[in-house]
Amino acid sequence: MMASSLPPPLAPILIGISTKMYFDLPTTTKYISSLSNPPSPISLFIIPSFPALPAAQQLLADKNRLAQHSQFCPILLGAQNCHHEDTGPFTGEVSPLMLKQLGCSIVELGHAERRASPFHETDEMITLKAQAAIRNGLVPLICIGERARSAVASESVGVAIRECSAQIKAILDAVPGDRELIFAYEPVWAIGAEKPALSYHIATVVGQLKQSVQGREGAVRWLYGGSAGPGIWEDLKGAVDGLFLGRFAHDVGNVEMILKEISKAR
Ligand SMILES: O=C[C@H](O)COP(=O)(O)O
Repeated sequence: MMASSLPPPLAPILIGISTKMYFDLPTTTKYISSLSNPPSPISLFIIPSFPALPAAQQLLADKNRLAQHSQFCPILLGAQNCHHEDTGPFTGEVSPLMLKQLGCSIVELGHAERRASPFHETDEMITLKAQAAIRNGLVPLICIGERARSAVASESVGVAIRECSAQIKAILDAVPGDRELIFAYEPVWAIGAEKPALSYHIATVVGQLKQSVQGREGAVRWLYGGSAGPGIWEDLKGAVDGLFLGRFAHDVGNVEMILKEISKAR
């Protein structure tokens, strides 16, 4: 089954929030209600748990209608995963076709928590899901990142580039070159930590990875995730196109601070 529509265009700067499985349903709806539409040129997207998607879609439709014809951008909806088939005998799985029908623009794939035990998602599985996302008019947001921080500081960038390059290559080899992709660079050791990776590490790794998509027709966006919060945008000085936020976005005040930081830096 093919979905014909293309995803809506994304603004040059992307700020994403995944609530993972932290929030229950009332907390998710309260949280989404408290988010403000971001100023241009920022696309803010929220990725709640699957059961919250219909309520989130309704809340965002109302917010986005009010923001129409203003300098504020819509808040987009995403999902945390999908199956690689659109329909079929896959009990307990979620169809990318239904995610599109529910108003999602983005689907997150291959998060470190899904590459790890007990899900053990491989690059092959993530690639099939990325193809399914694109087939259904969703932008795949593929999480990449090295598993461990190298014990030898001088080797940490090389280790990261080696592991991430393999994850990226699997996707680039399999999806049409003219479709938009988002890669979220999330060193596994920086997820759920006290502090993000050092800006130097992020900027050097992402700078190097960008070379692997040079000349690709479809836009590729690079986000940083892993204990990201206020302050990091300024430190990264344009090394990435956006941030993928987890726990530090639970306080909406932090999201507002990051949006202000971005506006100030422009
Ligand atoms: O999906 C988001 C990332 O895994 C970051 O999560 P975190 O900021 O809570 O470490």
